[in-house]
Amino acid sequence: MEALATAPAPSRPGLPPPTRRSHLRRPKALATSKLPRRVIAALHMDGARAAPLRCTPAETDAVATASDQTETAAAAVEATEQGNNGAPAADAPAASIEGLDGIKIRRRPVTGPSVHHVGPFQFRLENEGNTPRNILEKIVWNKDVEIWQMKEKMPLYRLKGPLDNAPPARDFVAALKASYDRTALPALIAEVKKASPSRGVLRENFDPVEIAQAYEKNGAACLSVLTDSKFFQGKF
Ligand SMILES: O=C(O)c1ccccc1NCC(=O)[C@H](O)[C@H](O)COP(=O)(O)O
Repeated sequence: MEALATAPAPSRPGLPPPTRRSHLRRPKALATSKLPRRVIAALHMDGARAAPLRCTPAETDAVATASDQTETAAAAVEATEQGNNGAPAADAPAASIEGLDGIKIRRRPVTGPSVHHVGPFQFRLENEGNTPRNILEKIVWNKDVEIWQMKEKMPLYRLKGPLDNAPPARDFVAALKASYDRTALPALIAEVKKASPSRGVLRENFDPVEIAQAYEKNGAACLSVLTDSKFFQGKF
């Protein structure tokens, strides 16, 4: 996500500790029940409570990283979708994170096919641990594989040089605060999204720059730009 207008960004070490009395809080008169859930989330963005759906380092480490396993995992995601035949998955440690709405997203490494067949009649048994239970798991598992593949192509140490020369990151929270200070209204995070899994293509002639500029012109404080290609038809 990207901040549109920002105050000068304080460097990380100088950032004040998160407080429970952020001035992003809505004025009392605003009924949050009338606001969309995502706008409410932005209003409450004060430190730890704003934690999005992220895994802990331990959970990330539970995911196999060897390059040959990347291939297996990529194939397994496909197999999961296609209900492929195959051997049972290796039993790897499972972890999960709780989504904002209480939906469990298991950070289960995808190491094998989603089904296998047993006995003389070849009964089809689902490898439960290798089958995404909901669309969020499917997205997260697929993203894990994509990230392994991207890291293989471009290891993090090779990004260091270009990152050192990149313009400084813009301060997302400062942009929200500045908007609130300016307008006394909830700051808006506007979403640039071509498609979604539930709604399909939202905009055929999708021009993200044009859309972003229209959002800015009409008062959005920040942008959320969907870059995932598989599920949201985005790109960098
Ligand atoms: O819309 C869907 O079908 C959908 C399915 C699965 C996960 C999310 C879905 N929609 C929500 C969005 O598209 C969010 O707006 C998107 O994840 C961006 O979120 P954020 O990074 O917090 O801006």
